[in-house]
Amino acid sequence: MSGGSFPGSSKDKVNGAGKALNTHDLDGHDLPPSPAPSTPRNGGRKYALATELVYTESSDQYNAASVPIYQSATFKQTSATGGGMEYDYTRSGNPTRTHLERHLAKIMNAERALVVSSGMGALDVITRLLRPGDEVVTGDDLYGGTNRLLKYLSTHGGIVVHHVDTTDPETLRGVVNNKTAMVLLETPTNPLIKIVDIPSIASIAHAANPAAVVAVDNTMLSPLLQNPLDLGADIVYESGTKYLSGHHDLMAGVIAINDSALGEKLYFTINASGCGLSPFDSWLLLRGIKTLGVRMEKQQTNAMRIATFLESHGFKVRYPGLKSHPQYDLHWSMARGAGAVLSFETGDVNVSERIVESARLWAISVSFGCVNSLISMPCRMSHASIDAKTRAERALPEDIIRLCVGIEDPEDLIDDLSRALVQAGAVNITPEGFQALKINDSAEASS
Ligand SMILES: Cc1ncc(COP(=O)(O)O)c(C=O)c1O
Ligand SMILES: N[C@@H](CCSC[C@H](N)C(=O)O)C(=O)O
Repeated sequence: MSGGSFPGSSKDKVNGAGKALNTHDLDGHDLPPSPAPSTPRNGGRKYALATELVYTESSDQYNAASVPIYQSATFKQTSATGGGMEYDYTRSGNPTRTHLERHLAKIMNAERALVVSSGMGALDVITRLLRPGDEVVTGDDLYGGTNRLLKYLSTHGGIVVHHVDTTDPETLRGVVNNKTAMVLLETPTNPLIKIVDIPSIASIAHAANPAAVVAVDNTMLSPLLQNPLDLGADIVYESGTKYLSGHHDLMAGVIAINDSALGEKLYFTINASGCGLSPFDSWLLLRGIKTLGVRMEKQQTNAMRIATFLESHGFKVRYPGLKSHPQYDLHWSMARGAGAVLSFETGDVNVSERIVESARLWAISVSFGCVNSLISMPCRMSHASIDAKTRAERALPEDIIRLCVGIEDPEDLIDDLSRALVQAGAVNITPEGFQALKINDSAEASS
């Protein structure tokens, strides 16, 4: 900030014509007096989502095209009593973070959005709404880190956690009761790509306990493709590390809500525990969000190509863009796209391991949502924190391979995958092409 003008000070006032009152800074520059950048919702979205992703309204004093990074831990105050300042300390609030939060609230169709240091940080903030004795109902296919935090809360926090098949709302109906404080859902689930009926489950949960909070992890699809708040959820959260940022160059978590009292409770925890997103990472995330539309569009087109390729060669593929997905209709009743994460099975852990290690273009990495394509074995990597016995009880196939499709040329991706499948001995080669080994064939091949 220059010229000694502060957000919230009298110099911020705008005249009737909507133009800021002019003032001169200490260097004599004739500046509009409001340096605080913001993206006011102005009653909601004005444009289509793809436009809103790149469109921001900012009252930056220099009309900076890119929102400035307010890399400052503390803010000078006009009096010893605080002087009604909007910002005093970056843990409590920072203009770059505020701008990002308002931008996210707009694109997530939410009253308020909050940003924290990681997706797990977001879930940590949300689960601090719980009290000992509260019950949580959640899925039997969940990201490994989510499972780990819930397990910690059940062993150390007196929270009772029920893992059920959330693809069947009737199973959930049998478990929810007046002690159910939270229902925690992923859809599509990570890594089995199961679909969960958010509207049905939200109404069952709220009927059992009107105070129950339905929280949905929307990381797999991003706000571009699904809005859980519009489907009956009370809280939506995402790992901003994934599609929202898109380049694997930051960690972030996003929480969005429509209930202002709930928003205040969540903000209290963020300020009290100090997990708000840093100014620099807020700026990086803002930059990433601008390209979410083009990235996701290309990524899901590529993902459909890869899913069709694998299915046509006889592999069991899990992807909601394929008509063979058992919950295809349910998915498309809630979402505007299939996303770009898919998984497939080979029938043999050793074969799967060889495929993953034979790929060159597909990087062996955890995470997803980045512009480059990744391949992984969830049971050994992202979900290794779920013990083998629990993985078996929840029917998580040890041989499952997860593909997170990027924006590369799809022919290159298919060529690399084909070569890896052949090199790993995962397919029978015939004069017509190649076909996945049957599960029994591959068991023989590995014996
Ligand atoms: C579905 C899902 N939710 C949440 C997270 C946590 O996000 P972060 O890694 O940003 O903490 C991850 C992955 O890490 C994830 O896959
Ligand atoms: N070692 C990490 C693994 C992170 S997995 C990241 C991502 N959610 C994915 O599904 O790939 C951990 O233990 O959390």
